[in-house]
Amino acid sequence: MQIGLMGFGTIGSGVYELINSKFNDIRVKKILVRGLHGRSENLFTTDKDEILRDDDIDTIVIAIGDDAVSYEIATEALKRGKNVVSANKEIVVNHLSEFIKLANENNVKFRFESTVGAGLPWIKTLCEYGKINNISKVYGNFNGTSNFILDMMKRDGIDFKEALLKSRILRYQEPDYFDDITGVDSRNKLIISMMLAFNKFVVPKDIPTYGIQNIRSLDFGFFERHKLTPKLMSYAMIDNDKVAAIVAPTLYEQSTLRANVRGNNNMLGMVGDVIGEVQIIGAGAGKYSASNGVLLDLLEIINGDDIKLTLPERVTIDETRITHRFYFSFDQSSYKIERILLPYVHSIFETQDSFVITTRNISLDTCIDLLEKIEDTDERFFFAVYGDEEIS
Ligand SMILES: NC(=O)c1ccc[n+]([C@@H]2O[C@H](COP(=O)([O-])OP(=O)(O)OC[C@H]3O[C@@H](n4cnc5c(N)ncnc54)[C@H](O)[C@@H]3O)[C@@H](O)[C@H]2O)c1
Ligand SMILES: N[C@@H](CCO)C(=O)O
Repeated sequence: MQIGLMGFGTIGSGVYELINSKFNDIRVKKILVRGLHGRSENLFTTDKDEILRDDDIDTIVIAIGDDAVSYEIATEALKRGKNVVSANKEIVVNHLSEFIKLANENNVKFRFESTVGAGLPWIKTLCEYGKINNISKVYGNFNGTSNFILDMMKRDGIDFKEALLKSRILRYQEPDYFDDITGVDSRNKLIISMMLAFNKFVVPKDIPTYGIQNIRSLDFGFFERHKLTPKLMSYAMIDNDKVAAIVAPTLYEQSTLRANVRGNNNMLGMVGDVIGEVQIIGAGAGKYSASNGVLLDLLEIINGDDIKLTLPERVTIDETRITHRFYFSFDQSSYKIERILLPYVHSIFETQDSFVITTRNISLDTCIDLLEKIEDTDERFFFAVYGDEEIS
């Protein structure tokens, strides 16, 4: 196998290292970089077309965060009869059907194992188990960076900014870290999982998505007193062809397994009608975990394993069937938020200069209406699904 490696950042350099140290039958022939900076022109180039035109290269690995260029590379490579392995998630979310068609027409493979759970065998598991099971639910703390930040804040008592910086140094973050902390990256991974598990596609903006960017140390004071642990979770379920989904911080009782998924680990879960519940836990972000995911794809292509990808059907979302309790924290000066939530209150807690309101059981639909009204007030708040019973 001869590889054209697009990108030489965290993942690109990790893939290069792994191939050279472990695989004699795979060769990286050329690497795309933004600037040569003294590197050898025998191996590096700034011209993606030089790689795409090279007939010796049979497989392209995409490890750049630039979505437009990644899309161009993927389509062009597939049309030229090259296999494509993408670490870029956005292009999978937005163009999977097109890539599947192009790959089938040109008798090559399009693979993307590292896009969810980095090196964990998640995509493969969903595809294989989906042949035997009707999968009714997928869920997980899909983002290693936010899990790491929440874990550091809880266990080491450091503040959000410091934990964010540490996750950057450890290279867990997306090229744009806002995608990690606002839930966008989790949503992308949920959408990819839904396409494989349910064969349904929901447009990203339709999935209610809340992140951890507004969490504060005072929230951790509340969690500690109530023996709760926050995790940024994604959930999707399907019942009679109706799909519900949400990405939101969720508060689990400290003793539960989900509360104890540490550091940059992901816990990825699915429920199938034959197998029941399956969970996979392991490093979900970082140079070597993601490179491991890319290598899984390359080996699968070399071995000719056949994962059959089918074209997902576009559907709208129906959130009426989910009911739960929810958590809101905001400054005491944010009286507009308090007024909006008052009819739904289960408990109110007052701390030094802030309020925590937990709601009674309400439908997710109602909660989303409340959130939209609260967002209109332009006031800062933190929102979470409250309580350790699973959303279902
Ligand atoms: N970091 C992770 O743990 C992880 C895991 C799975 C998937 N991914 C995905 O892999 C991709 C790469 O992530 P990363 O962490 O390696 O990012 P990175 O920022 O470390 O590296 C990206 C590299 O691509 C280069 N690049 C960007 N646009 C380019 C262009 N047009 N031409 C040439 N080079 C270009 C950048 O200069 C940089 O060196 C992203 O799409 C990310 O979402 C990352
Ligand atoms: N930034 C991503 C990388 C893995 O996709 C995360 O933290 O999960």
